[in-house]
Amino acid sequence: MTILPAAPSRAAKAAPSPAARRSVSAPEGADPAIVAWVQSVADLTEPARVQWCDGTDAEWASLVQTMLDAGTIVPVPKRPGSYLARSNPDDVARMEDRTFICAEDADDAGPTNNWRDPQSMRQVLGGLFDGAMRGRTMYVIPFSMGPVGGPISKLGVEITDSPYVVASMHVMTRVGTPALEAMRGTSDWVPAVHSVGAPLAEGEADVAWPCNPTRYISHFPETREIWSFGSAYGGNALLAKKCFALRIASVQARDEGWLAEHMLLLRMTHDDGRTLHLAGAFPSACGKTNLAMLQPTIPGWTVETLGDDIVWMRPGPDGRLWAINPENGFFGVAPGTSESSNPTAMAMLDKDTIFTNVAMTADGDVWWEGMSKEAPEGLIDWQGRPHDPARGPAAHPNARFTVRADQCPSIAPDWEAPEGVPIDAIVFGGRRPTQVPLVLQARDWEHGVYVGATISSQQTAAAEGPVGEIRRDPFAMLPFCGYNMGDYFAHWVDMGHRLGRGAPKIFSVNWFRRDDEGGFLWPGFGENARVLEWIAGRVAGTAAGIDTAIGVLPAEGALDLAGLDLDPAVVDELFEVDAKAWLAELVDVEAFFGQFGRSLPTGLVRQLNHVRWRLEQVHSAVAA
Ligand SMILES: Nc1nc2c(ncn2[C@@H]2O[C@H](COP(=O)(O)OP(=O)(O)OP(=O)(O)O)[C@@H](O)[C@H]2O)c(=O)[nH]1
Ligand SMILES: O=C([O-])CC(=O)C(=O)O
Ligand SMILES: [Mn+2]
Repeated sequence: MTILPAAPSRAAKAAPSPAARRSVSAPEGADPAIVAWVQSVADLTEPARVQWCDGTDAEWASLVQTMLDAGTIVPVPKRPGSYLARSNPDDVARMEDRTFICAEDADDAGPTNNWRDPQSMRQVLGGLFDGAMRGRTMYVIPFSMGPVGGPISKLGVEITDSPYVVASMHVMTRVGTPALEAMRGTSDWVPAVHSVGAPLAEGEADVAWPCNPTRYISHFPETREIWSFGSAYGGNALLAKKCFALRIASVQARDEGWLAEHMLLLRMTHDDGRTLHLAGAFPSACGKTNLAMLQPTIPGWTVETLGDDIVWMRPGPDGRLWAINPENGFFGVAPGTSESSNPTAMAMLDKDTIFTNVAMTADGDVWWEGMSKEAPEGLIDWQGRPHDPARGPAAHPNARFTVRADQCPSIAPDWEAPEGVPIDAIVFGGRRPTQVPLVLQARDWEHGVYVGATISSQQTAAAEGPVGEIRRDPFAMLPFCGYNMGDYFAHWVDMGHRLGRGAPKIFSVNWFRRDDEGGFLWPGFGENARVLEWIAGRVAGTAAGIDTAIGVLPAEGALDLAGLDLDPAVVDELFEVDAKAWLAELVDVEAFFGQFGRSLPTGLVRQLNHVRWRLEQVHSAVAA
């Protein structure tokens, strides 16, 4: 029976045998512990070749050639340096039911994660990875999350047999020799192994998108390891992203006193000098990228993008929370992106972009639902067939673009500042067609943690599963927290105590409230700047609010709605607090909290009881 090799020696003293060093032919100066670990993975997976990635343009060019030859990508003639990848139709999104947290103690994974015993998982994976890379190239990708050497940054090495993953990692992380050199003599790097699980027999022809119907996306929080098998898609395979930067990093953050979050990061400034640094957590496909690239419709304001998916935050010497975006690019949702919804993203995608599962036009451009009102004639759908609307959309609903951050026209000039930016406001949001108001402010930090812990949202195509169903997605981290979510809530409560007066203010937003015909009540996108302006005003102490049972709402006239031409009834609806509906929701919140048992911080119970008491007052007043 094969089991996985042990986690790499963290002491960097495991000098490999001379034979081993020859066999994986590591670059000069690679840390011996890394070389020994790479050797152990090569011994297990038996690749035909091993290639250490240096992150250069020459390497990029050769990856592109390899993928063109294999049919994994085709050029997009209308956009220089751009390519379209069509995945296997069965490999199109994150798979939450195949994602595992293998902590020694099931309690450490908590009730919201799929727990597996690490020993038995090592056995299962050992069998799957045994010979899994036969006939393929094993790529070794040293990478840094955050600028190499930065005080909030972290290092890792991903091993993969997918050139698509290597190319995507080139865009999404800082790959190459500087990262490898930074790992010399330190044990603080995360080992991550990925295989598409499709070994090639001698002379066997490859397919365009190799993958395996058996899938495991496995995390070992104690040893900080990631092993992913079978899928080549996004968050299942680019292991630096969800697997490391959220699941493993959240565990590191708990142990080291910081926060690893599923958030966008932006700065909004006014000509008169007002500035707001904001981090926002919305579940997958609920508007982070769009908000991060927003073009304000109200005069005087500018938004600069700092990040669109992941934020790492640490208390700084000044007692404030300092944040970086650890990524190097954007892996964004294509459908819905258009000149009217997100002109910044459209400009960013003009060149040097990898598109996955979008449609192609007859004249060699990409297309997706929402890019234009009418689908152009002669479309080829995401599976490479002539588009037939009877078979579904032309682009897959989770079609994505992969593009470097520095290609974004609104990227902040200091987006790579190693120390990050000081956070003024944290925003939580979800997709709620009813009940949840456009914006509210939490009364204090603990109430804010309650607001984050009780986010719920309609499910989207970003993960396999029923689209549209409402589920609780605390902090937009339900699929991404690497440990017991009850302990995670407690970590957030503690962070507030530690930050005290330096703590950011906390808000919730909902752009997705709908009318009876199913249309959105709020215009959204660039108009969301109006909400951010109110948030900036609350942080500065200049904008008026009214305290309600569920939090502080904008006072009459405090939110600038000039020129929007909204029906007053619509405005009322956007801010209505339906006590009966909220009381019903609290039953669900209580049941959700109940599963955490003793790990649920008492502060959240206190908040729940307070909100319920306030709602009961309103309700009995209305009833009387
Ligand atoms: N109605 C409305 N839709 C929006 C708004 N912002 C974003 N969307 C839509 O929501 C979908 C997803 O938006 P994104 O910004 O890509 O979501 P995300 O949170 O970055 O998604 P992930 O990359 O999966 O984490 C797109 O179809 C957008 O058009 C908004 O303000 N109003
Ligand atoms: O990780 C992915 O595949 C895409 C993503 O950003 C998300 O789902 O939040
Ligand atoms: Mn995301």
